Amino acid sequence: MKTLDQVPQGAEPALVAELDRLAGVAAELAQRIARGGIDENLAGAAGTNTDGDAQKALDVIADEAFMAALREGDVRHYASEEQDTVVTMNPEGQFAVAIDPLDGSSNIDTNVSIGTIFGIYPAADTPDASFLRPGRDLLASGYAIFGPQCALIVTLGDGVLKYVLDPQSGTFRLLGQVAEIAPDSNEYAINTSNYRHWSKPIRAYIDDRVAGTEGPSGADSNMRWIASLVAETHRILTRGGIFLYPADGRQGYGRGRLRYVYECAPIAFLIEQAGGRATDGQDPILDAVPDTLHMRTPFVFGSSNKVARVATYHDLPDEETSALFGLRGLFRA
Ligand SMILES: O=P(O)(O)OC[C@H]1O[C@](O)(COP(=O)(O)O)[C@@H](O)[C@@H]1O
Ligand SMILES: [Mg+2]
Ligand SMILES: [Mg+2]
Repeated sequence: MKTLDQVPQGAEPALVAELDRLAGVAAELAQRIARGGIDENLAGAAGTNTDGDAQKALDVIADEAFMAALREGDVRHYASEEQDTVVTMNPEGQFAVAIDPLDGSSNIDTNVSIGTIFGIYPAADTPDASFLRPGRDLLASGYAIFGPQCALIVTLGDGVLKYVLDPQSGTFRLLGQVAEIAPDSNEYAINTSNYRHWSKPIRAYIDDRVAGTEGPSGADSNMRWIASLVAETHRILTRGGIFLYPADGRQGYGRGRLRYVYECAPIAFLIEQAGGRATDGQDPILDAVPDTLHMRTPFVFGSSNKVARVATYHDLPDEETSALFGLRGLFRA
């Protein structure tokens, strides 16, 4: 071990070795990001990925850095947002790594938190079998967040651990277990500029949150939208809340924006390990089976009671989701 100062208790050494490799790249990226604009323009255009997203220089730099480091290890299959298809590395490797090398790319040049999301599965015989499976099969998942401080949040299926990068030594110091996410919170995160494109249940849910003490929830709310999934996850792990990226009516958004294999499943695994809930609006994300590598899914996660409440809006009769909040015969939150 080079970069993590302590091994998670009871963890399998081979798995910890891969976590350490990921941590090593995250520590290097943190340094490079901190010098952004001095030596290189990390936000410069660098092409288009398979999903049609414009790639920034840092998307490509991060992908290449993780690929190079993981090639040295026990990884058979590598699935990245930035690669059209699965990359086969060590044919004998026992792990399959799914990765969003750089999450929140629209924030690279705004000095707002960005990150890396990863999930580690036991490798299967074929690339498809390694990744087109329920998130519940994950052995480990986590993210690095590059913000005012660089932190690494990891689960190996037994609670969630928090490491913070010590910039002096370049090692991640274990701070301990992350506390359980509060089941209730008054903060929600959603990109409300898409309001007119949402389904009726999502509109009704947000209408009721906006109505505050004058609506059926009987409580005022606060809203946040950072446009970095890692940063929203970090806030929710720290103080609770709910995140929604639902399906909407825009072209290409019929299943929302976020990708199952390397964004939603790893985050959902972490969130459940921290006592929260993660769904597609109705059903648990971790039980879904993706049919393609870059499949999108609607994604709702965070404080368990709040996430459960969103599902109930999908069961309301049409008249209720069409009604103004004052007319909705809803339960109080
Ligand atoms: O710009 P929008 O539509 O609000 O989307 C923001 C979402 O897109 C993302 O940036 C997508 O991730 P990438 O940057 O890895 O493509 C999420 O981090 C974030 O939650
Ligand atoms: Mg992303
Ligand atoms: Mg990305």
